Amino acid sequence: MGLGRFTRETDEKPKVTWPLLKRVLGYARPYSWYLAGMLFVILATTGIYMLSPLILRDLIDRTIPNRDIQRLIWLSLALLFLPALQSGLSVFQRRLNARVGEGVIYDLRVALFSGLQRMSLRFFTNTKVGELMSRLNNDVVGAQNAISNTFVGIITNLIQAVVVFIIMLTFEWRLTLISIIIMPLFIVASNKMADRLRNIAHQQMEANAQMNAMMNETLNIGGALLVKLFGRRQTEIDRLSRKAKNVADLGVKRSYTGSMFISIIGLLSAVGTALVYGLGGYFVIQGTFTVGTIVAFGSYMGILYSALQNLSNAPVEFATSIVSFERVFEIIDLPVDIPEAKNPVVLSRIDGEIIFDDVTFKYEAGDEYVLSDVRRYGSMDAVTAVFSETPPPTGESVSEETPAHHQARGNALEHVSFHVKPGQLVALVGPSGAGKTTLTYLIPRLYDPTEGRIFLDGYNLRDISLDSLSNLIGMVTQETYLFHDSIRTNLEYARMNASQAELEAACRTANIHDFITNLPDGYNTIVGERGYRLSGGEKQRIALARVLLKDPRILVLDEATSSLDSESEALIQEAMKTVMARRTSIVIAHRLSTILAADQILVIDRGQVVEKGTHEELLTLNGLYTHLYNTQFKKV
Ligand SMILES: Nc1ncnc2c1ncn2[C@@H]1O[C@H](COP(=O)(O)OP(=O)(O)OP(=O)(O)O)[C@@H](O)[C@H]1O
Repeated sequence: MGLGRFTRETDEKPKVTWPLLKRVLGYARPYSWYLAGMLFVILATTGIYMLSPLILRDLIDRTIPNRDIQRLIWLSLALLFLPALQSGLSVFQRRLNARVGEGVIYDLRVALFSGLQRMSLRFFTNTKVGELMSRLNNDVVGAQNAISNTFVGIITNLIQAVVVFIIMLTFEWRLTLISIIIMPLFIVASNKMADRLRNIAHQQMEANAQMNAMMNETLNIGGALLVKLFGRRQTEIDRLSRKAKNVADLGVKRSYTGSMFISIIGLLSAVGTALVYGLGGYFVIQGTFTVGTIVAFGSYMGILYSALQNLSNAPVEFATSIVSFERVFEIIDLPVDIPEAKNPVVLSRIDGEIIFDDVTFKYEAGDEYVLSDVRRYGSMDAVTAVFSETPPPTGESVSEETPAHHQARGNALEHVSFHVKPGQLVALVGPSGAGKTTLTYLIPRLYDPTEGRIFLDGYNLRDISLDSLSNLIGMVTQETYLFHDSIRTNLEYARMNASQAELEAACRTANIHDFITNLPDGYNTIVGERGYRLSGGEKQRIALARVLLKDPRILVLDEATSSLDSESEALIQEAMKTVMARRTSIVIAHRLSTILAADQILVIDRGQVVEKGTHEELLTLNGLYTHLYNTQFKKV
């Protein structure tokens, strides 16, 4: 993607508004005692800082001309002692600072992660993990910088500038006025640079996030496998090189712009210094004031300029850090598209009756749920729809509409109505892309219907508390996801306090216990990311054991399509039968045995329930079901 488009979008000035600032400061509030401690140390160090030039003046104007040895010893000791004290205090200040900084990182990270936990599946399918990682890592650190460095820096320098300015005025007001003649130039220069640096910083963050996202995509096990299978090593290296080059170029641009800024400020300071020493020297020659005064004045001026320099840089740094805060807030503020009801119904026991009442659903939702960056990059990573490869059957009940029409219409489900009695087994069949998975996703509220309602035991799903809903419904998806951890931990994910006996019982029922006990570490065997060290059939059985431990009243199951050897197949069939017993089960069926056992078969085509009934009833219709049965199920 060209940088041009990117720059245009970030050209608008990020506004450091008062509400935003208040919100940022809110994150500093829990650390106000630490900040107060820091303020105290800053005042103390500033005081000490101001003493040294006075000692210099005394040495030059009084002690040395008067040959006062005793005073000389005392003043020299003071010149040693004061910086030592100052160093001690600054170590203390750093410690306080680190506490605040790390504390803010912690708070932001937890807030961000908690915010992400509330997000729906829609959000995660639309977002790149790398993007989120970047916000959890880089932006969080960038944001704390605003508080623990920039904010503290501004206060330190402000105090120093004010104190030193007052001292200088009391010393010699004319010279003081000359020394601040360059102030307006300082302000103009820093304003100009602030804008530039802020834009570069924003671009840098985006570029980093893009690079992270890309790395994440190709380095996770699925991506790595794809790269290897398609021999795309070089393509990926080139892709990364381009992104890394962008990051590097922006880094150079930032440091170049930053140093240019420092040089300009340095030059302006030199103008001030030259003026003050020139005029000050003249006054000394005229006998208006002493050499000691001008030396001390020079030191104070050094302090003033460095404080002003830091202050002029501070808005740049602050605005840069604010960008990080904004990126963090952007996620924290995302609206939740699967909201909890105001007074949610908590259900602990249910019969398991499910009613779909004229449900229509489409995946695309309002833009606000998707990160702005996702929208920005969306075009290049748009979801590619997968459509049925099954030739359209010639049955009456099948519409003439092509998959392309279906896509254009955008509804993944249309006017779906059905009724599942408690304990029934419902089989969903239909061509690929018909909407079976989508339908099952609506039951545990991974998505909400766009129109129509779904009832569980007479309660609208939207009124049931999300926690109780997830306790009542167990879902086994086609692809079993296992954490990179032991089998035990993966199983316990379903029930944290499960005893060994319970784990074993579930695994026995799922026909996987014997296999696990034969592993080198038994239940403590670590499974790789996504459980790659286990075979497909083994993973499925572990997934079944996991759902058994959860013991949900309603089971949603996507039968694996991958063909397994007959022994493995038999083991899974048996396990599934036990898992489904005494529960309401909705199964995306790929096996004849399942559809034969079903109390009700729903035939889905292009988002609609086109046929409904038992196997025998449907066969008499001679429609899509008959076609599917003849072409797919009969053979299995
Ligand atoms: N996250 C998504 N965003 C947009 N469209 C989607 C999304 N997921 C699925 N779709 C589309 O919705 C339609 C239904 O998909 P679904 O996965 O429900 O089909 P399916 O019947 O389960 O297919 P299969 O048997 O191949 O798994 C398809 O056209 C698909 O491309």
